[in-house]
Amino acid sequence: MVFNDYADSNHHKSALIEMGKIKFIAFEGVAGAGKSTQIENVRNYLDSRGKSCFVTKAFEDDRRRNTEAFFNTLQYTNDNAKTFIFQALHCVQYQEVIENYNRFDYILADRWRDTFFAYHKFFGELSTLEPAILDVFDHLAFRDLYADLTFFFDISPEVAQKRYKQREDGRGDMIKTDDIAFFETTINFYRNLTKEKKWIRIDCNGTVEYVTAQIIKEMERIERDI
Ligand SMILES: Nc1ncnc2c1ncn2[C@@H]1O[C@H](COP(=O)(O)OP(=O)(O)OP(=O)(O)O)[C@@H](O)[C@H]1O
Ligand SMILES: Cc1cn([C@H]2C[C@H](O)[C@@H](COP(=O)(O)O)O2)c(=O)[nH]c1=O
Repeated sequence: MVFNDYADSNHHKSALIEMGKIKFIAFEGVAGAGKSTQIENVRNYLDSRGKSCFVTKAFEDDRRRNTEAFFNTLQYTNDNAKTFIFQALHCVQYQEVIENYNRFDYILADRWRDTFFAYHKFFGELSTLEPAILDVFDHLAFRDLYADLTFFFDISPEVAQKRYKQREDGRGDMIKTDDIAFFETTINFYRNLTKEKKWIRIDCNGTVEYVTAQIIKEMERIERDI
């Protein structure tokens, strides 16, 4: 059986993979790695095969704009305030996935529960506290819902930083773009997690088409295998 190779198997054995089907795919990786771009391409690919997709995004589009605006109106903020707000966004993500789970063939998540650890295990006040506190936050938001399959978008810190800087689309981004250490730390966290959880690594340094081809090849291979 192959299900342990793809699900977040340290915690969870995906019931769907046991039944021979992938339904819930998460896309994780540092800011600028290309997750949004690729999710759109995967959605088009599935659409062309007559499969419906529900896309859930932790922190994009209106949610991103409104969250940024909200931060700006607060006048005062600190790391914990930001954490609560991001986990509120993740609670919403959980809720919308639950509600749409049976209505679509696939759920595509632009970030899922490990994003919380990527951002809060090494940065901010939570990183200095008892690690179990992070688990509590994680479970409050995501309960027991794990992806069947997670793609890790691996990229060199310099390329991610360059793409992130280039995007300059007025999103009011919160990362200091001259801070290469942020990109390095986050990418290394994901690289270690990928080995531990046997996620699928995608090399995202190349062109959009090259990255899409890898993802589709892996999806087809895994669906053939299970
Ligand atoms: N393979 C690629 N080659 C060159 N540029 C790319 C590639 N993939 C994405 N980009 C560009 O890099 C920028 C970041 O891509 P995208 O928004 O998809 O990343 P992301 O991982 O979703 O980022 P974030 O987590 O910050 O939302 C965009 O301007 C996008 O057009
Ligand atoms: C989802 C999420 C985001 N953040 C913070 C960390 C960075 O400052 C930005 C980057 O978000 P992006 O989607 O990668 O561009 O948002 C956070 O602190 N916690 C989160 O869960």
